[in-house]
Amino acid sequence: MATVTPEGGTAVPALSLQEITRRFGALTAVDAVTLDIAEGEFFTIVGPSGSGKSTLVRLLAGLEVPTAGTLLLRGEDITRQPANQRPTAMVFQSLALFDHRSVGQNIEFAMKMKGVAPPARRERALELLSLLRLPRDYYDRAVTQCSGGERQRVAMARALASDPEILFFDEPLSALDYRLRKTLEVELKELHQRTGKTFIYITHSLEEAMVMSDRIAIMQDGRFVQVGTPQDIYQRPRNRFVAGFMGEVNILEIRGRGESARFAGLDLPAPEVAGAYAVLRPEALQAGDGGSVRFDADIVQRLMLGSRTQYHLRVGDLALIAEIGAGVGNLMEPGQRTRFSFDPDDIAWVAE
Ligand SMILES: Nc1ncnc2c1ncn2[C@@H]1O[C@H](COP(=O)(O)OP(=O)(O)OP(=O)(O)O)[C@@H](O)[C@H]1O
Repeated sequence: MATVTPEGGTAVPALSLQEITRRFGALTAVDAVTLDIAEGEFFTIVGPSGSGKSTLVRLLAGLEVPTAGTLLLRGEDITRQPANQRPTAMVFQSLALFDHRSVGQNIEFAMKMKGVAPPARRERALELLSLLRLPRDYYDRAVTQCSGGERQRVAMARALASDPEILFFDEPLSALDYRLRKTLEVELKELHQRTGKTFIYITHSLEEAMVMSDRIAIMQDGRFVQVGTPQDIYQRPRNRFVAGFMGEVNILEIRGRGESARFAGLDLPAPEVAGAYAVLRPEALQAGDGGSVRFDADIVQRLMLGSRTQYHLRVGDLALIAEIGAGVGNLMEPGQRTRFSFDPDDIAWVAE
């Protein structure tokens, strides 16, 4: 199956999922998922626990066989091909390194299985150490003497050692602390750029997905609710579920559809869709009269987030969150009644 590229040519997708389904008894864990993933794309599947992400990625990696549907790798049917015969590799959350072996031996494992000669294996392992920004002398180090972040880099080097066409990542950073996770997110994005390979990544964190991905799929109950670029998803969430996944956003139930909608006693422009929810990101709320929809709010709480300050507001019986960049205006005090405003263009209307 070919898709048209932006240059007007055609390209065979790296991976093409056609109605991929996996049932466990009465439960449909993955429900007829259809999608093309382009060569060299960083594609992330995001969803809450139990939405079917792990099952889907296991199906794509060949660790599980679909109940129905077809999987094509560069146009070739691999639906029933076992994992070890596919040109793919997987990095897991539980690192699955051999603890009694050195870093070098771990990285070389797949090459050894393929019968690559020791000097060539060593050379490639050293190359991979530098690609993953680990010192060369780590080659002889025991993996038990590596930190969590270093072990994760060794696991990535080991996955890359077999020179796979596609790399799958099953929540590889979720066991690491916040700062290390942030560092490795950037490193993974750079690794993707340096290798040019197709990365398929799963996580329950939309924030993590936003940093790294070319495209994101939001998964709920075995289906993709929305597939798009990080910007599409952030600016135009398709429904409340997706909007709620973006972390702290304001989701306002708008009473009265049709010609105009009411918000805290104010007229808003009519919703673009036949839906009844307006999603407003915290940074869309400004202190002062800058936006055309204006209201007075009581400041309930102020949280310093570093680059921005978050205010918890109350407008009648509505609770709202506003975020103002550090250095923009003066700090406002809890207990103060303050004028806020926003632009109707910043509303994303969602149904359901
Ligand atoms: N081998 C299995 N047998 C029966 N049910 C299964 C099996 N594997 C997964 N499931 C069920 O399929 C559904 C999807 O599970 P899956 O692990 O794919 O979700 P997930 O989104 O990866 O969740 P998490 O983020 O918690 O790992 C769940 O309801 C789970 O209980």
